[in-house]
Amino acid sequence: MDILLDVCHDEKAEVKITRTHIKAFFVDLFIAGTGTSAESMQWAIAELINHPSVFNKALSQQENAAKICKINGYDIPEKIAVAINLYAIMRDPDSWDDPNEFHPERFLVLLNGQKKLDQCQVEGKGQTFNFVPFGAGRRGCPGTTLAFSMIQTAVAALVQCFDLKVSGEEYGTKVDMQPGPGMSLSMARRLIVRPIVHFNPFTTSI
Ligand code: HEM
Repeated sequence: MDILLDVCHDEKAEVKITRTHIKAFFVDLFIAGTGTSAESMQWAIAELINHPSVFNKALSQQENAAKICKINGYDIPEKIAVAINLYAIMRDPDSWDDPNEFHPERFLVLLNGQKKLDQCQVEGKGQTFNFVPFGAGRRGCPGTTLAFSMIQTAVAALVQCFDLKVSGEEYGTKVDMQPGPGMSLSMARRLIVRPIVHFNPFTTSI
């Protein structure tokens, strides 16, 4: 937020991001995210009240899901948390060519779930379960779409605006790619970069 406001104070800036823009953005989020969900829930509950057999079916499905089950030959007891090794799935050479190499083309999928290039190794509709960074199913990550929009926009903006060099002699010229401990795959060493501006959208008229 400070960065955005600082930009506004720069006399050279031609694109002004004001408090009104920021307030409008948050109002958008609240209106888009709250009224819509509340109204959808009201309609769904109204239909369930009017259709008791559907209500009871939904209830019995929830109760069945909380019982002992068998997955892939393994008995899963009631109330047991099951953790899937997503890292191993997404580095499995049976699913991926050169799983440890950086080939971003392998993720190019069109919005309709079609592969974009021959090199693409993701099926797109999430049915083959070889690409599962957000988990899957009922308890899959609800932030998937937001995360994709946020991360793709931020990374694209960084590439558009900066040459990024590794800072600090101890790293040499390559970034140390060792993963650190923990559930969410942090980097073992903090990423410290020296950004060199090659495009400043705030000095360009749009
Ligand atoms: C790169 C970004 C992200 C990754 C890789 C990620 C990954 C995951 C994974 C693997 C799970 C467990 C899914 C499962 O058990 O099958 C999860 C759950 C969850 N994530 Fe994310 N996530 C990301 C971003 C977000 C964001 C932006 C939000 C919210 C705005 C979010 C909210 C949640 C919540 C609430 C759960 C728990 C869902 C449940 O237990 O029912 N995540 N996430």
